[in-house]
Amino acid sequence: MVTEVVAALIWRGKEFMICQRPAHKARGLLWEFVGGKVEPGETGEQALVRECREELGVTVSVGEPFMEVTHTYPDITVHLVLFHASIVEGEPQMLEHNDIRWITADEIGQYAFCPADEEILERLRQTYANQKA
Ligand SMILES: Nc1nc2c([nH]c(=O)n2[C@H]2C[C@H](O)[C@@H](COP(=O)(O)OP(=O)(O)OP(=O)(O)O)O2)c(=O)[nH]1
Repeated sequence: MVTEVVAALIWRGKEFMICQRPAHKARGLLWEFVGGKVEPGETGEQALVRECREELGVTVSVGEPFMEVTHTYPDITVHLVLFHASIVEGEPQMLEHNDIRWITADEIGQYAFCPADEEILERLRQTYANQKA
C-alpha cells in the first residue's frame, strides 16, 4: 500500500521554506517540505491547504507540481508530490515543527532531509543553485 503525501515548495525571493519534523514523529528532526498525508476524500491540493493551516497557520495557494517521487521506508511507502505554493494569508508559525528555515538551493547540503526528498533536492540544486537574483 502506498501512502499519498503532499508537500509545498514555498519561495520568498531566492529562498524556499524547509521545516524540521518534531522529534516524536517518524523521521523525527529530519527536514522536510511542509505537508502531510492526504486524507480520504481530499484532493492533493485540498490536503496541502489543510496541512499548511494546521502546521503553519497560513493559507496557501497551490500551483503546479514541481516533482513527485515514490520512496519505501521500513514502516511506510510514500508517494510524495511537491507542489509550488505561495502564502496568500498569514505569517508562518511553528505550530508543529521543531524549526523553520528559509534557505537557498546552495544551502541544501547543510541540512539532513527525509531520504524520500533526496531526488527532489538534487533537482532543486540543478535548477536553482548559483542564482544571482
Ligand atoms: N510533509 C512531508 N512529509 C515527508 C516529506 N518527505 C518524506 O519522506 N515525508 C514523509 C514523512 C512521513 O513519513 C510522511 C508524511 O507524514 P506525516 O506524519 O508528516 O503526516 P501527517 O502530518 O498527516 O501526520 P499523521 O497524521 O500521520 O501524524 O511522509 C516531505 O518533504 N514533507
